[in-house]
Amino acid sequence: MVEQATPLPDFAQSGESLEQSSIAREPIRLQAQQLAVGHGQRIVAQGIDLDLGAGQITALLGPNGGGKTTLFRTLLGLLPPLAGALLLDGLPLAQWPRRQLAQRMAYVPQGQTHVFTYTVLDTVLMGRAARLGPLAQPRRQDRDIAWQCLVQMGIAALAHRNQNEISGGERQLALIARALAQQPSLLIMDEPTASLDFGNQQRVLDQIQVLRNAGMAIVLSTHQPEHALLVADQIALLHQGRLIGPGPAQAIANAEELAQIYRVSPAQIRKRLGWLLG
Ligand SMILES: Nc1ncnc2c1ncn2[C@@H]1O[C@H](COP(=O)(O)OP(=O)(O)OP(=O)(O)O)[C@@H](O)[C@H]1O
Repeated sequence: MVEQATPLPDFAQSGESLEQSSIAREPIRLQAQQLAVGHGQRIVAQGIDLDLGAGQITALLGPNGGGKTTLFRTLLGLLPPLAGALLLDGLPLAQWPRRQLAQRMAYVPQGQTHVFTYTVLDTVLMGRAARLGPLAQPRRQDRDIAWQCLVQMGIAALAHRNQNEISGGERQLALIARALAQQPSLLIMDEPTASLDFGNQQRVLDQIQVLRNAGMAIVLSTHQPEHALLVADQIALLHQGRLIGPGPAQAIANAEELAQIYRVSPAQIRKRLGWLLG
């Protein structure tokens, strides 16, 4: 059966985009000082220094199991630091109320399915929870913002579909829309382009730059160094328990370093990425 087009609310048809919308982003600064991250007593990476601020895209590269997700979950306050300091706007992260953290930072996790069956629109509306009172229902404005985020990610037609009955790539776009609906100042994205087709990869990379230009701080991980080289203002490599960088993209992600972390030759890196390596 051919699917019926989903009717859009008026504003969605107006073509207004997120950066033109009323979404306000306060400046933000997240600093890690000699941070150690890990699980239980097991340290995955240590000695990490980071200074993440508004209007900046930071890309994190590293091999499978290198600790990228562990670092992200620590930066978000979901895992406790095992050593060092983590400061949000100068105040230890642990001292921030959970709700205020959710208003400042949003997370796009690696693609996941859920036990509960929500529509795509309801999933995106959940991003508004941090902005509502404890028992408050979403208001018209919250629905408008959720729709706007769906339009921005090009998935408004999926709004009423069950999020467990859409493709992995579509679900990935829905997770990004949910994070945008949170109106964060800092957006942490764990492999945001994984499982997306070429066009959607490009659209997500474009959106990331639009958000950066609108003043958001963005940190993303990727297994595609070319994506980092295309959009990042700074790159960091997480390898063997240490963070190299962040620093200027082409200085950090050079053929020799990339060859080491991915266990290939510099010539293989140059063959694939030469035009981007500078
Ligand atoms: N919940 C957990 N409990 C204990 N160890 C974990 C847990 N999650 C991950 N690890 C371990 O921590 C290390 C880092 O894993 P992490 O998921 O942070 O790596 P990653 O760089 O995000 O990997 P990938 O690129 O494959 O997604 C790995 O050795 C992994 O086995």
